[in-house]
Amino acid sequence: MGNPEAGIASEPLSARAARARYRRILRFAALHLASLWWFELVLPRFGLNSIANKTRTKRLQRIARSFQKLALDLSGLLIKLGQFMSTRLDILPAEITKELEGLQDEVPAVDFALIRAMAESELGLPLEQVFASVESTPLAAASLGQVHRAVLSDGEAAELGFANVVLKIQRPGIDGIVKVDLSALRRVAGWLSRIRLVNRRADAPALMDEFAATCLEEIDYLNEAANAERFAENFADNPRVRVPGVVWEQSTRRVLVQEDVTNIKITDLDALRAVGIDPAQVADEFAAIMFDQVFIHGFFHADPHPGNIFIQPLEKEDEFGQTWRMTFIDFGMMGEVPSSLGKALRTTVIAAASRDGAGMVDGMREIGVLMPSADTVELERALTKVFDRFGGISFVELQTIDPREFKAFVNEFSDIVRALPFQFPENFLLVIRAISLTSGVCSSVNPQFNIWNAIEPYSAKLIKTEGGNVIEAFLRDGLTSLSLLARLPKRVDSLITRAELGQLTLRNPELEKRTSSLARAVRRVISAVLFGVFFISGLLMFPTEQDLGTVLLVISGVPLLHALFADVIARRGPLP
Ligand SMILES: Nc1ncnc2c1ncn2[C@@H]1O[C@H](COP(=O)(O)OP(=O)(O)OP(=O)(O)O)[C@@H](O)[C@H]1O
Repeated sequence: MGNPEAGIASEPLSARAARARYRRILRFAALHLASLWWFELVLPRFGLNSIANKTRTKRLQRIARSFQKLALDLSGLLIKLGQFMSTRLDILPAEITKELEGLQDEVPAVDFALIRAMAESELGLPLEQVFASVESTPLAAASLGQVHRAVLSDGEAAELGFANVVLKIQRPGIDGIVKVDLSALRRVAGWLSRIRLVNRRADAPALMDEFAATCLEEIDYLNEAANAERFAENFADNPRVRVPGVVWEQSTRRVLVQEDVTNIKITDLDALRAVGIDPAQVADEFAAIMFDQVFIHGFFHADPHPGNIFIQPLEKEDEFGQTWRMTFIDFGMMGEVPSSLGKALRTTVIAAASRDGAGMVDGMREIGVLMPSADTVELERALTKVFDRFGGISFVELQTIDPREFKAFVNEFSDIVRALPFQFPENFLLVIRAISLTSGVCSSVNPQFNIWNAIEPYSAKLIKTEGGNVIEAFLRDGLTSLSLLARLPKRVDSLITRAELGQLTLRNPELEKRTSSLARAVRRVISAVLFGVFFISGLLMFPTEQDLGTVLLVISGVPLLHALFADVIARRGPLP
């Protein structure tokens, strides 16, 4: 075992290694949050926004790169977190997602001897007695487990109807690692929840709880096997969708044996075209299948990244006239849409379809995205304006509108949306993730794809389900206003992403004006004491821990001066 903190340990983490790992995560978070706070809050206060703006891309890249290094070093849940963020394809700047993308394929493999030992202790038999053969070279080394190809014994293969399987075996010691990572990440979420700019927008501990619940479910492979079967049942009537069969007999909490369904990756356009499959059709079908899960089944694949979807060409047309199937794998992260949320989502889609601004606001309230206190008059007015101006035209026509008019409108609309108090209700994070990933994958498969066109048939389906007087409006006007709906999840998703990055810099000047001078004085005294302590700690630390000492001196210096001399600064005006 090399690095005692590393996540590829062959045995449970020692208490010392667990502590070191925990501290390393916290140290990383503290340093980068401090730097974000410095650049995004302190410098703008001194009128130095230009420094923050000029350096933003480079800084975020640097954070992403050092996060990637830490995640690869420690493995475990940090990889999951990185993957979680890297898949915000259409939200985060490309520089950052690119940095984090490496996490999809760079996870170091565990020696097969250790993997074999884990599998044999779970199965209670030598691998040779269970399988006809097992490949020692991994097919994939994922964050929590490692995948090896194997062949079933003849008897089992005959019974199940397939012989080639993949074994997903958990990395040794992963339980302990997940525990430590979760407690460190919970602590970081606790810090975030104390930052007003973040907690006004997102409940970081609740988001963390959701992430934790998902991760804990993911390390129980029996849960994943059950998810695969439930997913398959939901699509029993849809011959387009295929799910790998589970070999229950050989599966345990830590070993999952599934049919090997390796095929063309959904984003491998050359391979698709080579076998005569039209990528545009694949994108449309994929979106439709994902919407079915979210809006109709209420049970959806929450990690539909390109590595988890294969396209299987059929040798000849099947009885339904199809020439290919879509196979999903990796059912570890699934989302559930409780019936109340499902109804609210449908209401919103239908309201958008019938160009009903007030209905749309109601739907958003029902979803819980808008806090009950939100003053939505402006939003309602803006939505009505959107529907009036852009509602009756197709997406193609929309693109012919004068870009200046469109831009002005989008800006105005963004300001209204930004001023509203949003929150992220339970279960909603995964819905946003799934929709955002779906739109990202579809755009990679077909650059002309727009989620609006794909969602149209859904509104029709949903209207049939929900009924009501919207049908008339729907028939009269056609479905042309859904681009707005398509944009809203992105907006919310971008807020989450920015909250995750500690990047939210929204300010409320009205609120600040109302702060009394007494409160300001108290705040300054507290700041002076706090930053004074940081500054002195930095001075004391400097001779031994130069890096940390410098960081402390730098981040506490200016706020300390500000706390002590704010009046002088105010009299002289902002710094140039
Ligand atoms: N049934 C299968 N058939 C073929 N290949 C598979 C199958 N299951 C898994 N794989 C391969 O193993 C890789 C990792 O498997 P999987 O995605 O289930 O693991 P994971 O730990 O949940 O990964 P991720 O970190 O991507 O969420 C897949 O990307 C795929 O290449």
